[in-house]
Amino acid sequence: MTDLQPVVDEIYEALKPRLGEGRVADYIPQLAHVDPKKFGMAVVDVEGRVFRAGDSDEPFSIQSISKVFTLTLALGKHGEAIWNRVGREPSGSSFNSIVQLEHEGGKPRNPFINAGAIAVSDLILAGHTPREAIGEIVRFVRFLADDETIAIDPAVARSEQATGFRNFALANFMRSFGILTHPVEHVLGVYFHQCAIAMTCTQLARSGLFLAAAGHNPITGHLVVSKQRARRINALMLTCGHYDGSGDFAYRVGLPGKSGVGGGILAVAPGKASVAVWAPGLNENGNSLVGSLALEMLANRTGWSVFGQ
Ligand SMILES: NC(=O)CC[C@H](N)C(=O)O
Repeated sequence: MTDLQPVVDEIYEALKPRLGEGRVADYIPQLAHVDPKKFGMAVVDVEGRVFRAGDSDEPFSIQSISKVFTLTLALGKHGEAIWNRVGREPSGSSFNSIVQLEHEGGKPRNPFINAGAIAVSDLILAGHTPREAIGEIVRFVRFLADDETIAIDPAVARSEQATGFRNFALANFMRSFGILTHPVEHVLGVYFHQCAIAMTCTQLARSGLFLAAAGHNPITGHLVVSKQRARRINALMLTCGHYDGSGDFAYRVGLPGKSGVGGGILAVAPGKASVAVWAPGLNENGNSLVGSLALEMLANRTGWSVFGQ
């Protein structure tokens, strides 16, 4: 495969004048402290080569990107039965919306909106204490990235716990429908901690490599999921990974992707590479503004869009 370092360098140079655009998420107070001008990018190809630019080795809060890892874990534990508790359709609503739950039996539309990820946290909790479930998630992410240093930022977890009123509302609402089966405080304890995992772009790109390489990690040789499961997770990322901005992301970038309000995006080019970008300013849908531009430029330059060159 080609040397992508010149492409990554060029994207960073081109975007320098735009760093700081968008709005840093401040509804989680701890995230509001992040420098809005940060920018990192890491591409790991299926041969294990890494190309990076900017602050690619500075950890940031992965937030909703964790939903890819918890979905993978829940599928591993419960298989297709998870779809009794969460759907797999785009919501067309914001990431923290409650509206559809009332009409749809408390069942969230997909695992990548907050309600859906909270339902998935409940599934991971089955038979465990919250502490064990959180430990299992962190160990899984370390295994995917092949990096034992990955950890939770406790200040971010506390910040969410103290201010996550909307998530408490979603969880209580779902509990009333029987979609959650554990105490709401336990489920949200798991959810807030998974969102507070801190990772660098390089670690994140490595952890997504199994989705680009038909379910196995070509660096470690570990089989993570079957080919079919990798393909299906990619399909969900493409259709639901950017909330009510998923159509726009597919149009502009054309890759399965998952964003987080920390300003990170994990994108997958099947058969080619896993890519992570980080720029804290968000667009109106809560997706990284400059990060999306970086991926759009990368897709244009490489022809990696799943919809064709
Ligand atoms: N879109 C996101 O990244 C949201 C995750 C965040 N922890 C929340 O629950 O609000």
